Amino acid sequence: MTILGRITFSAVSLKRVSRVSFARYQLSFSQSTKRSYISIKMGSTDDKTSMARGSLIVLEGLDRSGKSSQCAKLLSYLQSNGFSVEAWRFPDRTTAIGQMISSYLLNESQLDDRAIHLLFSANRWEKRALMERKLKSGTTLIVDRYSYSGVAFSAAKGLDLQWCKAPEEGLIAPDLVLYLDIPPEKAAERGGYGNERYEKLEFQKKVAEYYYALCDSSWEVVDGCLKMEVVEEKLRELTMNCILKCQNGKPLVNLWSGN
Ligand SMILES: Nc1ncnc2c1ncn2[C@@H]1O[C@H](COP(=O)(O)OP(=O)(O)OP(=O)(O)O)[C@@H](O)[C@H]1O
Ligand SMILES: Cc1cn([C@H]2C[C@H](O)[C@@H](COP(=O)(O)O)O2)c(=O)[nH]c1=O
Repeated sequence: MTILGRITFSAVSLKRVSRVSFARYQLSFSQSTKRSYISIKMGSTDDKTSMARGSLIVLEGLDRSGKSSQCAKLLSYLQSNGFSVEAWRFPDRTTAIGQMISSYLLNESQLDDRAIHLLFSANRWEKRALMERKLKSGTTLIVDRYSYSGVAFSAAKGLDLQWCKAPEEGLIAPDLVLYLDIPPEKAAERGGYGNERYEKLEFQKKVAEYYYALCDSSWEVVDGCLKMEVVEEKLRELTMNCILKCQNGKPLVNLWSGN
């Protein structure tokens, strides 16, 4: 048996949980001083009826919108509630491709706009197989930036939007994109702004326009100017709903195959 995680429930969420198929899951109930939990266990990978999986949850937003802070908070919340969860980020600067990207972002090297776009995409492709294995084995991934950053930042340089999307096709589509919405001027006031290549106000304004053009049904737009704790609470709720749907067998699909 694989323990997928525990769900904090209220009277409302319990209704949803009660629809979980008992053929596929074992549910067990426990109570702590403040909260009640349902532990959901999934059959082994040999069990062909088992479709429960982890969720792919992506945080997106302008530079300094609060993504990394919120990823860390979400990770520790899910871990402390017993979920199998990992935090990822793109670019993943630990790989050989990631190091080329990092040197470009730090203005230590120069690259053609299309070449760096394809490197960012390749950096996601080199993690795709691992991502699929993790999700199918029940691990939820909280990912700091993904293909939406790839397209929004390159399109803001003037590259064609469809051209930018093409190399992303076939990557796994996120189950939920949490977009932290913040006016570029406000982001520029936050600490650490200006250290890397793209942290320039006029450029970030264009990036914001392309982000809005990419918004689809997987997106939830959250006001990134709210207090950190308020943002945190909103993200928790959206994340828990998403995790439940994936545990209920929501299929994995690929990004942008249809448009
Ligand atoms: N809701 C908030 N209100 C005020 N300050 C915030 C809020 N969220 C984050 N910050 C602060 O803004 C700064 C940037 O936050 P963070 O590093 O999480 O953003 P980011 O989106 O990951 O940035 P980048 O994309 O540039 O890596 C940090 O100093 C952080 O403490
Ligand atoms: C994934 C990705 C990112 N970018 C840009 C966005 C940011 O300006 C940097 C990454 O900075 P972080 O502090 O490590 O988040 O790179 C991009 O242009 N294309 C991409 O695919």
